[in-house]
Amino acid sequence: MNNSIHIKNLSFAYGKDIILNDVNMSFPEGKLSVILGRNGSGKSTLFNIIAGLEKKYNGSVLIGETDRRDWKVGRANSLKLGFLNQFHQTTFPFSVVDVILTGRASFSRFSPSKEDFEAVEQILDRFNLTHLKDKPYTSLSGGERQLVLLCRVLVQQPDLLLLDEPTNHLDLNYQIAVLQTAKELVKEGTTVLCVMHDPNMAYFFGDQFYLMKDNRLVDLHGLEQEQVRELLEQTYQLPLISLENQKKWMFVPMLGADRAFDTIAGSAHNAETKIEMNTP
Ligand SMILES: Nc1ncnc2c1ncn2[C@@H]1O[C@H](COP(=O)(O)OP(=O)(O)OP(=O)(O)O)[C@@H](O)[C@H]1O
Repeated sequence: MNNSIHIKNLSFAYGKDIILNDVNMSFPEGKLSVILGRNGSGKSTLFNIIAGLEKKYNGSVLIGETDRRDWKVGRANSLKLGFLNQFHQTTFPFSVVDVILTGRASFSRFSPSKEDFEAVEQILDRFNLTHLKDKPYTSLSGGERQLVLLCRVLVQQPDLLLLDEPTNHLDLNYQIAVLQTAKELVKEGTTVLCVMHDPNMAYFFGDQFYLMKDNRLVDLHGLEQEQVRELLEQTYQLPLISLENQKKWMFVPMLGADRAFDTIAGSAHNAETKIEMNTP
């Protein structure tokens, strides 16, 4: 089954607040597509719509050729969608193993088998988290919780994976481990959509890049690095310097810029000059 995503004339509002305004975009199958954008720009709303959690939208979302609204969850041959969203609250102290096992519910129909337990052990081992397995989820640190939730999504073996800020709370080692895992899944054929805040991590690991801006999604594919830098500067209201790291694009804030906003307003973008000026 085709697991590309096609968004057509998608609009969504909370009351009078327009969040998404006639968004048209396709996310290719078997790629890691990264969505950047300011806080509150509508990225999670878009994910909630794709995941089927938000239904009051205009326009259509197609997964493969099937409209999201016609998609029946739980059919034996249906596509599996994994969604790591930003907020997960629980007050009940389930053990880590039990939290991850809930990700296998569609396999086990709530009666976990030996394979389900093995899958949980494997994913814990993959992230060196076995020592946490019997701990109550509520006693974990923020980063440990994030990793457990990620394990819970990955253990579903999704065909389509939505990751909303998967590196939240994670140290650098785990940020890389999580994004490398996403890349490995892509190699195995999973379609991954990932909201990220760090453009450098995005360009290091992503295949396709999009920017949520002015209630629309901008496809950054085909733009030159300097065009992307300008768009990011406008979006984040920060002067940036374009660099390369191992042939991947980087965008670094121009620090020492008490004149940060002046620099953008005056559109003076000679990075070399600015670096010299800021060197003691
Ligand atoms: N349930 C809700 N009711 C009303 N407004 C909401 C609701 N959920 C989100 N919003 C608003 O919709 C806008 C988009 O929110 P959304 O969570 O999609 O942004 P985001 O791009 O994911 O932000 P962030 O990067 O901070 O996670 C925000 O202004 C937010 O305040």
